[in-house]
Amino acid sequence: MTDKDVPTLYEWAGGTEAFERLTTTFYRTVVKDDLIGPLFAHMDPDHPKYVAMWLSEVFGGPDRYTHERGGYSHMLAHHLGRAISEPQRRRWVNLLMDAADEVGLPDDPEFRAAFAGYIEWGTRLAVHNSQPGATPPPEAPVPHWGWGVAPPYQP
Ligand code: HEM
Repeated sequence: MTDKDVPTLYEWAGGTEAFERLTTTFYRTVVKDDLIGPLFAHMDPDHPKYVAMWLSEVFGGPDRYTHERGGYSHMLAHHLGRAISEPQRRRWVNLLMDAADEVGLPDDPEFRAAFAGYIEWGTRLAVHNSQPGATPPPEAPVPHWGWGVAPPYQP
Protein backbone atom coordinates (compact mmCIF):
# COMPACT_ATOMS: atom_id res chain seq x y z
CA MET A 1 0.00 0.00 0.00
CA THR A 2 1.45 3.38 -0.95
CA ASP A 3 0.65 6.65 0.79
CA LYS A 4 -1.43 7.60 -2.23
CA ASP A 5 -3.85 4.73 -1.54
CA VAL A 6 -4.37 5.72 2.09
CA PRO A 7 -7.47 7.89 2.52
CA THR A 8 -7.26 10.86 4.84
CA LEU A 9 -9.06 10.66 8.17
CA TYR A 10 -11.42 13.28 6.71
CA GLU A 11 -12.31 11.02 3.80
CA TRP A 12 -12.58 7.95 6.02
CA ALA A 13 -14.94 9.78 8.38
CA GLY A 14 -17.27 10.77 5.54
CA GLY A 15 -16.14 14.32 4.78
CA THR A 16 -17.61 17.66 5.79
CA GLU A 17 -21.13 16.31 6.05
CA ALA A 18 -20.04 13.73 8.65
CA PHE A 19 -18.20 16.32 10.76
CA GLU A 20 -21.19 18.67 10.61
CA ARG A 21 -23.47 15.86 11.79
CA LEU A 22 -21.03 15.20 14.61
CA THR A 23 -20.76 18.79 15.83
CA THR A 24 -24.49 19.52 15.46
CA THR A 25 -25.35 16.58 17.71
CA PHE A 26 -22.45 17.32 20.06
CA TYR A 27 -23.29 20.97 20.76
CA ARG A 28 -26.97 20.10 21.18
CA THR A 29 -25.97 18.12 24.27
CA VAL A 30 -23.18 20.51 25.28
CA VAL A 31 -25.51 23.48 25.74
CA LYS A 32 -27.74 21.40 28.05
CA ASP A 33 -24.84 20.11 30.13
CA ASP A 34 -24.60 21.34 33.72
CA LEU A 35 -20.78 21.51 33.80
CA ILE A 36 -19.86 22.94 30.38
CA GLY A 37 -23.16 24.30 29.06
CA PRO A 38 -22.64 27.71 30.70
CA LEU A 39 -19.34 28.20 28.78
CA PHE A 40 -21.31 28.02 25.54
CA ALA A 41 -24.32 30.10 26.59
CA HIS A 42 -23.52 32.84 24.07
CA MET A 43 -22.09 30.78 21.25
CA ASP A 44 -22.72 31.74 17.65
CA PRO A 45 -25.50 29.59 16.12
CA ASP A 46 -22.95 28.62 13.45
CA HIS A 47 -20.43 27.47 16.07
CA PRO A 48 -21.00 23.75 15.26
CA LYS A 49 -20.28 24.51 11.58
CA TYR A 50 -17.07 26.34 12.41
CA VAL A 51 -15.80 23.54 14.60
CA ALA A 52 -16.69 21.03 11.85
CA MET A 53 -14.66 23.20 9.48
CA TRP A 54 -11.73 23.15 11.90
CA LEU A 55 -11.90 19.37 12.39
CA SER A 56 -12.21 18.79 8.64
CA GLU A 57 -9.04 20.78 8.02
CA VAL A 58 -7.15 19.05 10.84
CA PHE A 59 -8.06 15.62 9.49
CA GLY A 60 -6.91 16.32 5.94
CA GLY A 61 -9.93 18.01 4.38
CA PRO A 62 -10.13 21.44 2.72
CA ASP A 63 -8.34 24.32 4.46
CA ARG A 64 -11.51 26.35 4.83
CA TYR A 65 -11.00 27.27 8.49
CA THR A 66 -7.69 28.88 7.60
CA HIS A 67 -9.08 30.80 4.63
CA GLU A 68 -12.62 31.59 5.71
CA ARG A 69 -12.46 31.81 9.49
CA GLY A 70 -9.04 33.13 10.47
CA GLY A 71 -7.15 29.90 11.15
CA TYR A 72 -5.31 28.96 14.32
CA SER A 73 -5.15 32.44 15.84
CA HIS A 74 -8.91 32.85 15.59
CA MET A 75 -9.53 29.47 17.22
CA LEU A 76 -7.00 30.28 19.96
CA ALA A 77 -8.65 33.63 20.73
CA HIS A 78 -11.89 31.82 21.60
CA HIS A 79 -10.17 29.80 24.34
CA LEU A 80 -7.88 32.43 25.91
CA GLY A 81 -8.81 33.36 29.47
CA ARG A 82 -11.64 30.82 29.78
CA ALA A 83 -9.84 28.86 32.53
CA ILE A 84 -11.16 25.50 31.32
CA SER A 85 -10.81 22.93 34.13
CA GLU A 86 -9.83 19.27 33.79
CA PRO A 87 -13.37 18.06 34.69
CA GLN A 88 -14.77 20.40 32.02
CA ARG A 89 -12.26 19.09 29.47
CA ARG A 90 -13.16 15.51 30.28
CA ARG A 91 -16.88 16.23 29.97
CA TRP A 92 -16.26 17.85 26.55
CA VAL A 93 -14.39 14.73 25.42
CA ASN A 94 -17.03 12.35 26.79
CA LEU A 95 -19.87 14.18 25.07
CA LEU A 96 -17.94 14.30 21.80
CA MET A 97 -17.28 10.56 21.90
CA ASP A 98 -20.97 9.92 22.67
CA ALA A 99 -21.89 12.08 19.67
CA ALA A 100 -19.42 10.18 17.47
CA ASP A 101 -21.27 6.95 18.32
CA GLU A 102 -24.67 8.55 17.94
CA VAL A 103 -24.03 9.90 14.44
CA GLY A 104 -22.23 6.74 13.35
CA LEU A 105 -18.69 7.97 12.71
CA PRO A 106 -16.62 4.98 11.63
CA ASP A 107 -15.97 2.82 14.69
CA ASP A 108 -13.01 0.81 13.45
CA PRO A 109 -10.13 0.75 15.93
CA GLU A 110 -7.72 2.60 13.64
CA PHE A 111 -10.02 5.54 12.95
CA ARG A 112 -11.16 5.90 16.54
CA ALA A 113 -7.59 5.68 17.86
CA ALA A 114 -6.46 8.50 15.57
CA PHE A 115 -9.58 10.56 16.25
CA ALA A 116 -9.26 10.15 20.01
CA GLY A 117 -5.53 10.95 19.80
CA TYR A 118 -6.20 14.34 18.27
CA ILE A 119 -9.08 15.09 20.61
CA GLU A 120 -6.98 14.22 23.66
CA TRP A 121 -4.12 16.42 22.41
CA GLY A 122 -6.33 19.30 21.37
CA THR A 123 -8.41 19.42 24.53
CA ARG A 124 -5.34 19.30 26.76
CA LEU A 125 -3.88 22.23 24.81
CA ALA A 126 -7.19 24.07 25.16
CA VAL A 127 -6.95 23.67 28.95
CA HIS A 128 -3.34 24.96 29.04
CA ASN A 129 -4.00 27.83 26.68
CA SER A 130 -7.13 28.95 28.52
CA GLN A 131 -5.48 29.40 31.93
CA PRO A 132 -4.97 32.94 33.25
CA GLY A 133 -1.54 34.23 32.21
CA ALA A 134 -0.99 31.53 29.55
CA THR A 135 1.15 32.67 26.63
CA PRO A 136 0.58 30.19 23.80
CA PRO A 137 2.16 30.96 20.40
CA PRO A 138 -0.10 33.61 18.85
CA GLU A 139 0.40 32.27 15.31
CA ALA A 140 0.71 28.69 14.09
CA PRO A 141 -0.64 26.62 11.23
CA VAL A 142 -3.79 24.56 11.75
CA PRO A 143 -2.41 21.15 12.83
CA HIS A 144 -2.73 18.18 10.49
CA TRP A 145 -3.48 14.83 12.05
CA GLY A 146 -2.90 11.48 10.37
CA TRP A 147 -3.30 7.79 11.10
CA GLY A 148 -0.13 7.52 13.20
CA VAL A 149 1.20 4.00 13.61
CA ALA A 150 -2.02 2.24 12.58
CA PRO A 151 -3.20 2.96 9.01
CA PRO A 152 -6.73 1.94 8.07
CA TYR A 153 -7.39 -1.78 7.72
CA GLN A 154 -8.19 -2.31 4.04
CA PRO A 155 -8.29 -6.04 3.27
C1 HEM B 1 -9.80 19.37 20.30
C2 HEM B 1 -10.35 20.26 21.12
C3 HEM B 1 -11.04 21.53 20.70
C4 HEM B 1 -11.25 22.03 19.45
C5 HEM B 1 -10.80 21.46 18.11
C6 HEM B 1 -11.96 23.28 19.61
C7 HEM B 1 -12.32 24.10 18.55
C8 HEM B 1 -12.88 25.34 18.69
C9 HEM B 1 -13.02 26.30 17.64
C10 HEM B 1 -12.59 26.07 16.18
C11 HEM B 1 -13.59 27.41 18.17
C12 HEM B 1 -13.89 28.72 17.42
C13 HEM B 1 -15.09 28.61 16.53
C14 HEM B 1 -15.22 29.84 15.64
O1 HEM B 1 -14.52 29.92 14.61
O2 HEM B 1 -16.04 30.71 15.96
C15 HEM B 1 -13.82 27.14 19.57
C16 HEM B 1 -14.43 28.01 20.45
C17 HEM B 1 -14.72 27.69 21.75
N1 HEM B 1 -14.32 26.58 22.45
FE1 HEM B 1 -13.24 25.07 21.72
N2 HEM B 1 -12.22 23.49 20.95
C18 HEM B 1 -11.69 22.44 21.64
C19 HEM B 1 -11.76 22.25 23.01
C20 HEM B 1 -12.53 22.99 23.86
C21 HEM B 1 -12.81 22.65 25.23
C22 HEM B 1 -12.26 21.41 25.95
C23 HEM B 1 -13.63 23.63 25.71
C24 HEM B 1 -14.26 23.76 27.06
C25 HEM B 1 -14.66 22.75 27.81
C26 HEM B 1 -13.85 24.57 24.64
C27 HEM B 1 -14.60 25.74 24.73
C28 HEM B 1 -14.80 26.64 23.72
C29 HEM B 1 -15.60 27.85 23.87
C30 HEM B 1 -16.35 28.26 25.12
C31 HEM B 1 -15.55 28.51 22.63
C32 HEM B 1 -16.25 29.82 22.27
C33 HEM B 1 -17.72 29.55 21.94
C34 HEM B 1 -18.45 30.83 21.60
O3 HEM B 1 -18.47 31.21 20.41
O4 HEM B 1 -19.01 31.45 22.51
N3 HEM B 1 -13.16 24.16 23.54
N4 HEM B 1 -13.38 25.89 19.86
